[in-house]
Amino acid sequence: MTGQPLPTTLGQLLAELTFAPELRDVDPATPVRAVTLDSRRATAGTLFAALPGARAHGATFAGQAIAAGACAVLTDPAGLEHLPAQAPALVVPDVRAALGEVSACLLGQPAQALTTFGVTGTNGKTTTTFLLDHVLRSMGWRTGLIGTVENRVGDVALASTLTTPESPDLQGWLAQMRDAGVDMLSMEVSSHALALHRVDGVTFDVVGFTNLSQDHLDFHGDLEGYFATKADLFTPERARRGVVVVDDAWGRRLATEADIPVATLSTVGEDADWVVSEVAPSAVGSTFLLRHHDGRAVRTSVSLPGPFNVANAALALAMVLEGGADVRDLVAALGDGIDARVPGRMEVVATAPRVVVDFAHNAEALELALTALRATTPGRLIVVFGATGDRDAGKRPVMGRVAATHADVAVVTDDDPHGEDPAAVRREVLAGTTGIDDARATVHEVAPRQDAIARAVAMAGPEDTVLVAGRGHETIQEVAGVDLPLDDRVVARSAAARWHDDHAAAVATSPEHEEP
Ligand SMILES: CC(=O)N[C@H]1[C@@H](OP(=O)(O)OP(=O)(O)OC[C@H]2O[C@@H](n3ccc(=O)[nH]c3=O)[C@H](O)[C@@H]2O)O[C@H](CO)[C@@H](O)[C@@H]1O[C@H](C)C(=O)N[C@@H](C)C(=O)N[C@H](CCC(=O)O)C(=O)O
Ligand SMILES: Nc1ncnc2c1ncn2[C@@H]1O[C@H](COP(=O)(O)OP(=O)(O)OP(=O)(O)O)[C@@H](O)[C@H]1O
Repeated sequence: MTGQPLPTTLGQLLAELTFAPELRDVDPATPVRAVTLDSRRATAGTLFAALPGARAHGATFAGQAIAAGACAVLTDPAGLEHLPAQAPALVVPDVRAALGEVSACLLGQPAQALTTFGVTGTNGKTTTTFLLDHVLRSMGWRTGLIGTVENRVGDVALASTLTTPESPDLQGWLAQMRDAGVDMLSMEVSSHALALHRVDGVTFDVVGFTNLSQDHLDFHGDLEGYFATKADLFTPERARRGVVVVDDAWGRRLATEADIPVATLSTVGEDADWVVSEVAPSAVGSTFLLRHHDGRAVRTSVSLPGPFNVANAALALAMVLEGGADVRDLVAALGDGIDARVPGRMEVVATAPRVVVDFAHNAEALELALTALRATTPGRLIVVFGATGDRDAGKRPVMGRVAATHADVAVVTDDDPHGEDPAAVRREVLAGTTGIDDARATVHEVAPRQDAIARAVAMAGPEDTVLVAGRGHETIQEVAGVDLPLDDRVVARSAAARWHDDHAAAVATSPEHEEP
């Protein structure tokens, strides 16, 4: 809490805001308890934030909110035109730009009670926040987590719907964390969130940047716009200090353009404040050394395969250290290393044969995941994957080509077909696997996905690796508009258990095998 009582009337709320909305029919004594941007969630005393959406202006639902007890509507001039007569209104030029402050104010600025870590970048946000959370817990802190997979207060987790929640929900989570005695928050900050003001009302203690590559250009226009949105996190309104991975050109540019103090981090030999060296892959992950030019050093390991997970882990460690942790305390807390599990992110669900479930759902990520696993696979590399229906059809043959050139066996199956014919999507993926000079994979087409995973695991030898790519932690597959339960990790685990049962049975019945 800030020590100040929470505003309980519209008048008190207005007095605390740094901006002054234009008021229509507002009685300052009206009680206010909460804010929402969804009329379906309005109850007595809710301020309804009505903003323009892709489909409708929220103000068209104001009547519904008022009928449910909303005390007033926060809207823009366009919204005013849709409001019922005499509906009390607070009018601002841009509702989203006002919403974060209003939400934080109504809940007593909960972010100020927490040490906050925010991670942005095209890839690695979920993984890095989970690793941050793991490290902070190891150090004895009570933690909170917000991101794509789940939102968590202490040990209580709920599946999330957005990577970064809308500001009324975000501030609600932060207030729950404050009230539950959470010390440290690790949070993903998506580019959508920055563009849509979802994190207004939070000034992060430390922010981290993983990398930037082509994504979400439908929303941001071009890469330059996408970069500018991400860079907005590295400004004094949003963060106190940052750590930037400078392995790509966008990171190097961000490090020079950021308006806050930043420490740079390199895992590929770039000149940087924090440098990763002595990386040694193992069957489950990697060991590495993270060293600052001032002499601080951490030699540790991360239990997730792939060089990119060394980068994610090093970023998490550097953020904790830049946040003020003592390097000796950190080293003592890590013990044998960072033994973290991130749902559906290079998650090793079985060994001998090793079965890995990963979220890689585009060609670039698939190639990275296969390359990472190849380095630690003594036998064959088998991949099970598909492409999403109703989305970016251009990536389908490219994914097929990547699988054909980087795996020994490619099992083409369905991802989320959505409304599209699954067989037609598979055909486009398969088209990419043919006519390539450097193809190495034998290609199979197997559907549905459960069968493909089972086939791939059954054909593996103990030295092989099976990568089940594309769906990560997801538990619902949409086929022809119907939501079907499907968790790759559950299917892969039971296929691996069957493999071990079958092999144990084969050994037991072989003529050479004699009971002791
Ligand atoms: C494209 C986009 O960002 N859409 C967001 C937008 O929805 P919209 O424009 O479609 O809304 P709309 O249906 O036109 O409705 C307009 C307004 O009326 C309200 N409404 C609507 C119906 C009703 O009965 N009552 C009511 O009050 C809605 O809450 C909304 O405020 O406004 C909604 C809240 O007002 C957001 O929840 C919604 O995010 C949707 C769910 C979404 O999927 N966003 C994705 C793109 C997103 O944000 N993704 C990033 C991660 C990206 C990544 O890195 O992969 C994320 O952080 O999750
Ligand atoms: N630092 C990284 N660089 C490149 N690829 C990565 C990195 N970290 C993870 N990946 C790959 O990207 C996939 C998504 O990783 P993760 O979920 O951590 O990223 P994200 O930024 O949160 O993406 P999303 O919002 O799609 O979940 C992983 O399954 C892995 O294949």
